[in-house]
Amino acid sequence: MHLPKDFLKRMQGFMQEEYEAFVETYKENKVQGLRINTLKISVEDFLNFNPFHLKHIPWIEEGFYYGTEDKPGKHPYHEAGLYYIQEPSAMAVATILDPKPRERILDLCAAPGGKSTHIAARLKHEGFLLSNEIHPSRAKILSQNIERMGIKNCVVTNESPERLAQRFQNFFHRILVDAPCSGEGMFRKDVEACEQWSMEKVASCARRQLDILEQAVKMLMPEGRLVYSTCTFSPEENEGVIDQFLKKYHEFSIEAVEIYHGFGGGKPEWIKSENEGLRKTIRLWPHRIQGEGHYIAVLKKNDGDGEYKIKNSKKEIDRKAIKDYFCFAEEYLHKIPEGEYILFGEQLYIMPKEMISLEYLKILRPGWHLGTMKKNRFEPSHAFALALTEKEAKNNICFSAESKEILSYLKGDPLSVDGKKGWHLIHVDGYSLGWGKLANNVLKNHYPKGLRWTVDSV
Ligand SMILES: C[S@@+](CC[C@H](N)C(=O)[O-])C[C@H]1O[C@@H](n2cnc3c(N)ncnc32)[C@H](O)[C@@H]1O
Repeated sequence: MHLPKDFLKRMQGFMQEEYEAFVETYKENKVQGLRINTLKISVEDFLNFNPFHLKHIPWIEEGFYYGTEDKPGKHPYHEAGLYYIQEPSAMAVATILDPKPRERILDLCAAPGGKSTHIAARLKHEGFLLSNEIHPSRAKILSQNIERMGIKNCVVTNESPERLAQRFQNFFHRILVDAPCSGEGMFRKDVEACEQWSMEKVASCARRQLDILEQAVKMLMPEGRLVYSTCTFSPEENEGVIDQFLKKYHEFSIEAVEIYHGFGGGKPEWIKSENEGLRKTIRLWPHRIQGEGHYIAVLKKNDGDGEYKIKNSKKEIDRKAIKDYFCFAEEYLHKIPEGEYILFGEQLYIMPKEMISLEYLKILRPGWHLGTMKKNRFEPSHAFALALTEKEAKNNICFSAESKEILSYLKGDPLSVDGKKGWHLIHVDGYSLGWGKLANNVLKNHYPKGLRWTVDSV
């Protein structure tokens, strides 16, 4: 691979005796990882029937390297949201953010959703995650990943940090700014980042990163935790941004957190800063660990302008308007889901109770999507299926991952199945995958058209 000459020269200057080991890593293949989605399955249960060649990633309990011969992105378990394919170093970030159930969390630069889906797993459906992405097409992918992973308490927005900051002052317990960056740490994975690299790009990224952090500050509660991360080595975008930030926001300090022993510390000398606290920030190096390059800083807000008072201006839904949904839920579920029901046109959702009203925001997903209120009937959604378990549904049909039926289901074909007329939750080895509607022993396939497997995807 052709690494930019100026980049190499700079890295040599920074790394000195470690430089040789560092450049050697570019001759090696990138490492690949998957993170088990503990919202749907425990690590232990997954390992009991895992079909891949997995090796544990030492800094993350639910993270594993998979073999070069494995194709986890093309397996029914992927479609059932049992894991998320994620670069191993990136898995450290949500662990360090350390979200706790019942907290309000913002992931400000969230697409495609690696860290958001990890945060949601840590929240265990309790509390509230706002996943935001500024670019519309990337926000759609984020929203699909939130759905696939069976997340119920997440709102997906497509907003700028400035507009969000106008609505959520002092609101969040923890905020992640996984900032857009020059991507030096991903050159093995992302050829485009390598081709587009320049010192101008580094400088413009650093300016944008500081702008984004300045908006994040407004949305964080006093005593809240702000985690800043990049996948680049350039000190201007890492220690440099944090140094400038701390000079402006005196109420923030760098927190030291417990980390895996193979990670390194920040380098204040690379930006000629006297702030020794920058050593408490974290650098992940590809020649020291099996993972790509990353930088993580944990910041604590020590005081602030007071706590957010939640003004609940949301309107109660008229339950009569969704009576067909309640008929569906009574007929097909053992227990009707609780929460704040909202209608977005004819789409029915349960919105996380901590979410403020939806006005003036570009929202892609206002919570757990349950389905569509059609004329005199309710049609359940894919997101509804993916967040339900076998125990919650009255009618279940389960196929094994190896069966020809599961392939037919994922391709969208109808299936011959004996059983009761009506809606059935379809599972792969006990984990929900979608809906089917049975009549006269023929299962009409409700696996979404856009997700169906084609001959090429098998
Ligand atoms: C490093 S990526 C995020 C990766 C994501 N956190 C994950 O784990 O999957 C940075 C994201 O920031 C978005 N972004 C770009 N410019 C932005 C801006 N000015 N404000 C906020 N986000 C921005 C990019 O579109 C990109 O999706």
